[in-house]
Amino acid sequence: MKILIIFDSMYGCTEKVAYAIKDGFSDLHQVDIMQISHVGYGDLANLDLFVVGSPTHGGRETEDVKTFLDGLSDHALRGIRAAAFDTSMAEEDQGFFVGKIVKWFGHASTRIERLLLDKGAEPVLKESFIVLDKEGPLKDGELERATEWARHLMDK
Ligand SMILES: Cc1cc2nc3c(=O)[nH]c(=O)nc-3n(C[C@H](O)[C@H](O)[C@H](O)COP(=O)(O)O)c2cc1C
Repeated sequence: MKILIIFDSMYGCTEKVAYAIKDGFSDLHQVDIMQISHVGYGDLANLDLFVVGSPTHGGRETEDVKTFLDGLSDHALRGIRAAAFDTSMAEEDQGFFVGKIVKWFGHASTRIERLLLDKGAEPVLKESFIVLDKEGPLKDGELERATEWARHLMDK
């Protein structure tokens, strides 16, 4: 299978998750991983699985991720399975007010999932990985969970 993982990352946490996801795919697959600013639409040719990750900023994906996905033609992902992931802060790890705001805004992966579906990808799975604060670190065990999630993506 040909797999492409693309990600954006401001402080490095989403990048770490992206590489942990890559570790979950067997060497039998061709897996490419790219920072969003280096991805071109030609990199999506003949893909079997497209994985897109972003930090959550105000409940959304970053502008670069949005611009890239918006720029795909309408059926660009038809017949391609996809997965969306983000890094976010968990309500229960934050104080009352930040926790409520984080919950209210929601997760970038929900919006990325919608964008991928809109471009014809199916099925689309999504997951959030938890950071303890704005600049990280990732919560203990999240990288292992990301690797495990990648294995699960191949079964669905
Ligand atoms: C401008 C900005 C807005 C953010 N908004 C949210 C948010 O709405 N919800 C949330 O859970 N985390 C939010 N965060 C925290 C990010 O989730 C966190 O910075 C990110 O997961 C770290 O990933 P990175 O190291 O890949 O940049 C925000 C961070 C920044 C810088």
